[in-house]
Parts: sequence; C-alpha cells; structure tokens
Amino acid sequence: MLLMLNPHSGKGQAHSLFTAHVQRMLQEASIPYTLIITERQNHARELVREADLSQWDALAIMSGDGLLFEVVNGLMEREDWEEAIKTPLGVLPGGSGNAVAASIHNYCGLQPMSGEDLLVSCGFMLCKGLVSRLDLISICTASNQRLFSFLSLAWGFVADVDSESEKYRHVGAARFTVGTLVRLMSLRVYQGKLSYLPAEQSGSYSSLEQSTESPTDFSQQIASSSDYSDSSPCANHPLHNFCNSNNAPKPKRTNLSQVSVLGPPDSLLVPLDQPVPAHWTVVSEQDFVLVLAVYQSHISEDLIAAPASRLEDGVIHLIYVKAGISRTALLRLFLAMEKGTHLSTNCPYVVYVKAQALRLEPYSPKGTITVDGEVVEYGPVQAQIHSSLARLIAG
Ligand SMILES: Nc1ncnc2c1ncn2[C@@H]1O[C@H](COP(=O)(O)OP(=O)(O)OP(=O)(O)O)[C@@H](O)[C@H]1O
Repeated sequence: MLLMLNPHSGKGQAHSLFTAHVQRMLQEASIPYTLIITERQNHARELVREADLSQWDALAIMSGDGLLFEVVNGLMEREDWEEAIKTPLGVLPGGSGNAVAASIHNYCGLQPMSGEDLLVSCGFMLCKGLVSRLDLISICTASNQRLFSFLSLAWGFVADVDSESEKYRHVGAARFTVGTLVRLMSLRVYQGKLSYLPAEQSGSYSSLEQSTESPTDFSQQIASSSDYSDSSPCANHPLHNFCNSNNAPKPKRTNLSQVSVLGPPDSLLVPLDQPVPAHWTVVSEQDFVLVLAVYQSHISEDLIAAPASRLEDGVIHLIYVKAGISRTALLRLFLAMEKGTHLSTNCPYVVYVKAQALRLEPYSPKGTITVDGEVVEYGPVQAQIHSSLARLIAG
C-alpha cells in the first residue's frame, strides 16, 4: 500500500496520530506500506499521476478529504485513467473535515465516532481491505476545467463556511461549528439559477433501483487493479454488468491543452453556453441561502447532510435552502443535521431532491464554490454522476 500523509492536515498531528494508532495495526495485519509525507499542495496529485500503479495494491491517505481529492483527480488525469481509477483507495482521518471517513463508518452501521476513535475504526477497515464501488461526479467549470468529486459541490452558506473556517483550523473539527456561527451572524442571500436532471426521470443508468440499498460488499481482500478482470468475484455479482466500466463507451478525447479533460464522457450534459435540455427541472426561485449537492452521508465528522446517501447509489443528493429562512430556523437546521433529521423537519425553505446531473449559474461576479471542501473556480458549473467509477476500501 502507498500511504500519503499530509502533516499539516487537521491540527497538524496526523503523523503522530498515525504512529500512535495505525502503524502497529498495519504491521499486525501484515500489510506492507510505503509512507510518503506530502511536502506541498498537489504533491500527492503529481505522485499518483506519474506512479507505476502496478507496484501498489491500494493507495491510501492519512489526512482530510482534500488529500483524497488530489489522489482521485491525479488518477483521472492519467492516460490510463480507466484502469488507474480502479485502484482501491483507503482513508485514515487526519484532517478537520474527514467526511468520507465518517461516511464509510456510518455505512457499516457503526455508532457515530470522531477523532482518534474514528481513526482506529478506519484503520481497522483499511486492514480488512473490503472494497466497495464509489460514485464519482464529473464537474465542469466555465473555463472548461474538469474535476472529479466524491463528496460535495457547495455554493452559498456551506461553501462560505468551508473556505472561511480555514482560519480556525487549529481547533480541528470544531472549525465548522465556529464558522457556521460566524456566518449565521452575517447571513446573506445568493442569487443564481439552479437546474437539475431529476434522478427518477433519466433512463441512462440503471442505478436508481439501487438507490436505497446498502453499499455492496464484494467480500474480497484488496486486489491489485489488474485483478479486476471478469474472473474477479465481482463478475458473479448481480450488479456486475452495471459496475463493469469496460462496458462504458470510450471517452471522446477533446484536444484541450489541460490534462484534466480525460475521463468518461458527460452524456447528460450540454455545453454550458447552451440552455439545459428541456426535460431538466429549472428551479423557479433564484434567491438562495445555500445550494449543496452531496453524494456521501456526511459532510464533516458530525454533519449528516444526506442520511440516505450510499457510496454507489448513483444519485446526487441535492439540498437547497431558499431565501427567507430565519437565522433561528437555519441554526435549527444545522443542529438537526448533526442527527441527520433536518430533511424531515418540514421547513418550507428547505428542498431536497435526487438528481443525476445539475447546473448552477451564480449571478454575482464574485463568490465561492467548493468541491469536496476545496475552493474551485467561481462561475457557472455543471456536474453529472458517473456511478461506481472508483473503488474505496470501506469495510
Ligand atoms: N505538505 C503540505 N503542505 C501544505 N498543503 C498540503 C500539504 N499536503 C497536502 N496539502 C494540501 O492541504 C489541503 C488540506 O488538506 P486536507 O483536506 O487533507 O486536510 P484538512 O483541510 O485538515 O482536512 P479537511 O479537508 O477534511 O478539512 C489540501 O488542499 C491539500 O492539497
């Protein structure tokens, strides 16, 4: 296993946490690993972009969701992305957000945990090495940049909290609580146009039938990417035809200078300068407090934004809050999100839909959009789901 560790993630203790809690576990499980301490932003991204992947059975990170974002995008920037992205990925929570770690812990039906307890639990999952499929969302920005996301696309309140709370990093996971309270004091409205392709109406993927199911446990040990052939246990699984990315059409190679145009074609999207297809839903409101598209249950260790979400449900869980909501109601919403009950509070300002694709066109010239908690280019963006494209060691 190649393990990449960001020494600055979270409160800056990732390395000592790894030594104290996980190192011995990996030794006892006889899992040989090479530890790379990242030296700068994009170090992990470059490393996996260039790596000889035949050397590794799994790529793991000990950090927050930001380092996993680098690894996923580094793999998708390779010429051999279709094979590379099948490399099983592992997560050890060492950051402040740790949403993926909290989500996989939740999918296993385990009691909610945080901090070092969550780390030990995820260390155990990593040692067991059970691999699940993971949906990726392809996100296109106005400058034709293409990103692959496994967690969230946020605009408005949540994106502002994500970026503004960076300065409270020293308090660890509590940085989101502090950031939320600060942003509540200066609550504002964000204007723009939101459109989406409802999940129920599209026939492009058969994934919808699985949207309420648990993540698929393929009951296999970590296998090298070349082991994922038709003879793998997956071939006997009822979802095999659906899962097998070899059946997917070959990507159209657009001759753009950026490496980030690789990956499967976005068959549900039309260019950003054209109107969305007629069968999409265009939201009539244009004043929002937040727009949050999530594809995992948790958006941080203690916020369960989409309780029904699963690793490979083929669904973008789209939540938006309309302008007019009071500070008190919004605070109540976030408090309910700690238990994942916010979507059943019947708040008239909160809308929750399941989608397969979406487009967001902010009107104001400046603002913040985050993808998996990382700030990305601001402006019109659109996204579509690619079900089961990646693999995650998820217990
Ligand atoms: N050695 C490094 N020095 C500076 N930045 C780094 C280094 N290694 C990785 N990074 C970058 O730091 C950013 C934050 O990392 P990461 O998200 O993993 O931790 P975090 O912010 O503490 O956790 P979370 O995203 O869960 O809040 C990412 O953009 C990552 O690319």
